Amino acid sequence: MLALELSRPGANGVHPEVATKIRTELYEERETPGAGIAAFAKAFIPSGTRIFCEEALIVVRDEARQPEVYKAVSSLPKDKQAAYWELAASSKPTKDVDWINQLRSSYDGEPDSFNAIVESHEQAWSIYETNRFSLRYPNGDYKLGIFPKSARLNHACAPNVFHRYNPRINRLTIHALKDIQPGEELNTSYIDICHPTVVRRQMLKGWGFRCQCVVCESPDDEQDYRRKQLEDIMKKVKKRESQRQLSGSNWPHKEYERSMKLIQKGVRLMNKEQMEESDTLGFLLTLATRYGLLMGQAEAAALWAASVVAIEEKCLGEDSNEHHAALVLRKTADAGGLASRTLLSSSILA
Ligand SMILES: C[S@@+](CC[C@H](N)C(=O)[O-])C[C@H]1O[C@@H](n2cnc3c(N)ncnc32)[C@H](O)[C@@H]1O
Repeated sequence: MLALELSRPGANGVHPEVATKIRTELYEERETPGAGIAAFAKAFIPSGTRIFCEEALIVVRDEARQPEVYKAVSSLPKDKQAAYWELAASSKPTKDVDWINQLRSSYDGEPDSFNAIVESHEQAWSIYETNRFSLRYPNGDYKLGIFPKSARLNHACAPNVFHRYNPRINRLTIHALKDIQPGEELNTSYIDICHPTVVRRQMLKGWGFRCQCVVCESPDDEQDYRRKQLEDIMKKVKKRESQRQLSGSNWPHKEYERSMKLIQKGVRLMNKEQMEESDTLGFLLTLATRYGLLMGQAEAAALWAASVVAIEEKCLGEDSNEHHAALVLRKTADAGGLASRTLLSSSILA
């Protein structure tokens, strides 16, 4: 299967595996019934462990279409191309045919060869759509990339690992969200999990499977209702934060109080759902800290900020921008909100 090229250690001293089948001490890849290849813990993995991190095989623009993706793959060394072609391809062909016409206009070979070229482009595209991860950069740039080890992680709506591209080390990092027992499958989430089952399943259709994780199959209506409430809360909190940004210092105290009530409810629901991800609980607690500082709740803000630091460290590691931002937030909160106005002028919604 994967044949990754040996390279010198990266910035964080990590060697890519050389084996044809990835086998690390912490996890292994193997077939799982009905869900292709998946990753399984080989040892106990404590919460917060960086299980692995890796560089992208290809990175393309958000706007890239079939020819650009195919070109990026074809430009790779042969062993890396092989690693790409071995990945799962589950997405359906697109209805877009413009790229085929464009290819044809510059093609002067045999018709049969042209059909084969189109098929290769379609296969490259399907692999890309099935396995791509987001790369967000501090300057706001957004790209998409293929990370071959991470691409073997199957989805669950109660994930036990968290993935995020770290631009500081130019790698996708995978961290344990909870203690993981030997034999347990490592699952990340492909989507925002603050939605009820019917919405999550709809969002996952593009990957061509019906999620049957413990949350989706749970007979507990209360759990589904909590996710629905979380969907509403996250939507409202984000909308209100955008309004606050627009109003600047004119946002009334009672509006902060309303947002705080929503945030507190969201945090309670997330605790029940055992969600401790950077994107969910980390997001709400960061806002709570900022609002708390402005509302003169310095003591509570310091506690929330400490939780944010812990969440970012667990999900993203000490070398992440988010962890650094959380340390600044905590410092401000510990200082009793002296710099709270500066802090509040920035948004975490971007
Ligand atoms: C990023 S790949 C994950 C690795 C993949 N299983 C493989 O064999 O390489 C995404 C694809 O894996 C499968 N998959 C991921 N999560 C799944 C799940 N919870 N249940 C069933 N299939 C899943 C789907 O076919 C999906 O399109």
